[in-house]
Amino acid sequence: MVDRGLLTLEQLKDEAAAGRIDTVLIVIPDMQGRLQGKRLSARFFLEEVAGHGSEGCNYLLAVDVDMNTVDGYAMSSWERGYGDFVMRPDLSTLRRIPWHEGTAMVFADLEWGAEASHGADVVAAPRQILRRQLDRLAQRGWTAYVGTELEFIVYQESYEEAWNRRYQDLTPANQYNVDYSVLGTSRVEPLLRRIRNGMDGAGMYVESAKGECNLGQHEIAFRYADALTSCDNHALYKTGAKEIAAQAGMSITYMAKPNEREGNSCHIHISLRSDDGTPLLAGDGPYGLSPLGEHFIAGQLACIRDFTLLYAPNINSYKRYAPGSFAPTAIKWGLDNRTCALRLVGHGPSLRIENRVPGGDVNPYLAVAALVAAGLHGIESGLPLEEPFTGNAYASDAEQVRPALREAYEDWCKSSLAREAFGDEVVEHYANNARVELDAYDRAITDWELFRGFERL
Ligand SMILES: NC(=O)CC[C@H](N)C(=O)O
Repeated sequence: MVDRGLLTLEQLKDEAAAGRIDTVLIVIPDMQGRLQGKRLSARFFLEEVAGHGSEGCNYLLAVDVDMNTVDGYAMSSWERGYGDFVMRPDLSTLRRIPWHEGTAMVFADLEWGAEASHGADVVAAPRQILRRQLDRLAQRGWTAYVGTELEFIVYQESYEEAWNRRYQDLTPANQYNVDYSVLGTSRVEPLLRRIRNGMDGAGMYVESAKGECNLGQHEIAFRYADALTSCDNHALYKTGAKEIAAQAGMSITYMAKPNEREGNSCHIHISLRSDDGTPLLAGDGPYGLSPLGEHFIAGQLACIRDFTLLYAPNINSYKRYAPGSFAPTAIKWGLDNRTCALRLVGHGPSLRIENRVPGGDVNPYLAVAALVAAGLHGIESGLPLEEPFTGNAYASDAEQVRPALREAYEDWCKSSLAREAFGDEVVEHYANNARVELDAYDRAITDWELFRGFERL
């Protein structure tokens, strides 16, 4: 069998005994979908952590992107003493990390460690939020299959150089549009190949890579998998690609809209299967859909505004939704129509719905949890499906994708659908996250304001 990078505990023991692995990263995805955690010695991991877990400060789910402690979180605060939670390794995710010497990695689930609530799930943790929605599917004997498609832009400068230049005047890895260009992508191939092969060696199934429209923009595609595996892979790939770029003295951004050209998307494909592998969205109805498939898509449309905060979590996410940019503006579904927010693709067993709203800055665990909750809402309510949109949805008078984080935040706060699907604690937690971001933005004086006003106003 080909070694795809995943490791059993036994294999890790052998690798550690032979001196080939000496370090194990234990990681959790945070509110932004970033990996946070610790580097453990392989010995300590094998002797203690694999069986008992490791601790991390519970502020990891209550800080802003800059790791500032901020107010407003019920589960974590100065008043509560910023104690620990337990990172419980999910050993099915144990794998090699080939771009770091002698290193393996394992994802962890979060539990409370304090006596009173020992072993209870940390319900606001992204991996736990997704697991809860997947459990709702499992109760029906269903599994969600997901593929995420991340675009990114490569720059010749290192991250440090980019920071020192305040992200101005950077050199994109391509100086012209390299969408599908073999010549253009060949110029960046030394880096892209390292990333693809690195991910393959970490147990992921790389399908392909292609150039995109913005200068230096590329996309690497991975094979779909069950929802949790795809989200773990997404989080690992995103961190790993940045690490490999940094090793090459370059930088990569997944920001939704790093400049005024095309943004970075993260289209998410989703389908359902029953326990015996039968595809559930496909059927003999119109457009190759089953009645369940119709309800599933109707649920996506019905919930898109309520759940936009989980698809587009940052101030910058909303700048992507520009007409004619291949990022959606119209809340419509269509048959292989890239101008709509939802695009039906594939046939028979491969039939799936693509949500084009998320950008490269999305937290995949939260977005996929939202897709599942939206589909279940459509199914449980038996929602009828409107006709697919044909033509140019940019030119339609359809309901529009939310224009800014504030509107998405307001929709989220007042959404009874969100409270039913995720519970009050999760709704409050991510509302606070959005509030913190909005407040920080409102305080910031931007370059745009200075250039507009310093001399001329
Ligand atoms: N491949 C594409 O369809 C381009 C997507 C576009 N870059 C976006 O931000 O949505």
